[in-house]
Amino acid sequence: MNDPVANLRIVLVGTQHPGNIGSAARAMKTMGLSRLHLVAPERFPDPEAVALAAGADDLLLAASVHAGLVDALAGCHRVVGTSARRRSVPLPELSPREAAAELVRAAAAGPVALVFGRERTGLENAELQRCHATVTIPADPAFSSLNLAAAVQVLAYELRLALLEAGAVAAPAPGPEGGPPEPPATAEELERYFEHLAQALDDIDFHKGRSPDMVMARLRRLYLRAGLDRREVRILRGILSDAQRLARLARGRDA
Ligand SMILES: C[S@@+](CC[C@H](N)C(=O)[O-])C[C@H]1O[C@@H](n2cnc3c(N)ncnc32)[C@H](O)[C@@H]1O
Repeated sequence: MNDPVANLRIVLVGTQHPGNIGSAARAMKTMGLSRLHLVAPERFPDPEAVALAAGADDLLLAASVHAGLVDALAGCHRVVGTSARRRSVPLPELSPREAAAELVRAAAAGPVALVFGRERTGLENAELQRCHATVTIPADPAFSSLNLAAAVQVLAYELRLALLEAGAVAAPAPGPEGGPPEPPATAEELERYFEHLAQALDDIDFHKGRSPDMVMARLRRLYLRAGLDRREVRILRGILSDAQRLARLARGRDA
């Protein structure tokens, strides 16, 4: 199966707190990952896992539970182990970004795994020796051990970025402000805007007998600095038209 997302396994080894399994499932789901593998969890299934999954319980239901790491890695042709500290096992050490890029690349060809260790003791050396490389999140060296689910979140995010970069998942749809950029306003459009602005300031009696030239020069400089696009000019002209209409109404009432 060559769906890179389906080929990405998150493997949690010997997890002690079921809440961490739930939080890890939630972390995975927010990043579009779904394949959770559990190796000898101390308590699973467990209501605490469901509670902390907060809606990602479908991942818990679908999770594969294995007696040993070898079973969880069956079929995987690339395995990266995570560690909060440098280990004596001589393996290539990757940054989170490198590890994610490598796993996503390899996932195009078949199953791959990112392996997380126990809360108290991490992965054993024998388990790390089943990995092609290790990855350490470059946290503060004085306090480098993240909570297990937090580490899953950070690395799942890196996997998400790598999947987006590879075009393996769709980029988020543009929001209401998205879409193609509006072209910049032309010099003619800006001139018509400045004429409209001068007229509107007159209509609302902004100048009160003073010379409008200085104010207009400053306002020109302000608007030119903003680099307005066409839509912004249309909005500003709409505001001016409304101000002029209200000024006319007010004059009508006063007359
Ligand atoms: C609380 S940590 C285990 C700490 C353990 N004392 C150790 O030194 O490995 C639990 C798991 O979270 C992951 N983890 C925590 N901090 C990490 C970091 N800075 N980089 C990579 N993984 C980390 C690893 O999978 C680790 O086995």
